[in-house]
Amino acid sequence: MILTNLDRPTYQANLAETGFGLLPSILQKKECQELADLFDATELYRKTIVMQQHGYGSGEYKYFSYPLPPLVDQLRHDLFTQLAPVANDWNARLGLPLRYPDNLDEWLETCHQAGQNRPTPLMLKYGPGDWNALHQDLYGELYFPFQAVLFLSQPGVDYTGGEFIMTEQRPRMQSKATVLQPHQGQILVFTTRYRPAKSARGYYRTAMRHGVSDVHTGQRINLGLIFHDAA
Ligand SMILES: O=C(O)CCC(=O)C(=O)O
Ligand SMILES: [Fe+2]
Repeated sequence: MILTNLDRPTYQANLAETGFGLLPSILQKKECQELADLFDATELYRKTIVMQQHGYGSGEYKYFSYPLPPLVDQLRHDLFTQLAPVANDWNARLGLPLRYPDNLDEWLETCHQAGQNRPTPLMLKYGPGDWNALHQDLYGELYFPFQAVLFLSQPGVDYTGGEFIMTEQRPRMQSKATVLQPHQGQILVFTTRYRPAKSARGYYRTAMRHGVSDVHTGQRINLGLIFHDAA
């Protein structure tokens, strides 16, 4: 397992309070480079999306086919095992009945039986002027409440601009935005859909969206890990 040293209580508290958690750098520069180089290995992908053609922003992303490259598959499994207990805690607080197994294969089997059987891990590439509109990555009825992004390029060196943005839509109030610029090798875990916010009467859900601001110069490549498959 790659992710053995995570301080679970700390990131669990961060996740619940903010809807996201930035993990320490886990990947070396060389591993980031190797993963970024996968972008051009066309045989690895089932689908390419040119974002401007769909109104999603500007840039390109590609969904991997199964079998996933070994490192991508391992990271997806390890992160899922770490996050499943946190997901179950959230669902309990929010009064949602669904519970997740701590083994990704078991959860994917549930997705596949519900007709969500296409892989969702993806590589994204942005050049100057590219950006990603605020969105949620939902691909059917079943979803896992967290997803992750691996930052494969170094801000300030490989690119400028291109900050990661999250918004939290507070019920009956204006939205809050958070801007992050993680460095190369970091993994950002964030909520796919809602975060449990505390009120005097218990927990309620606030919807969160994520996106990327304009890249000014250079090239920004990221790996997105989504744990539910797509219909
Ligand atoms: O490029 C990014 O940092 C955002 C990627 C994204 O939207 C995703 O992985 O779901
Ligand atoms: Fe996304």
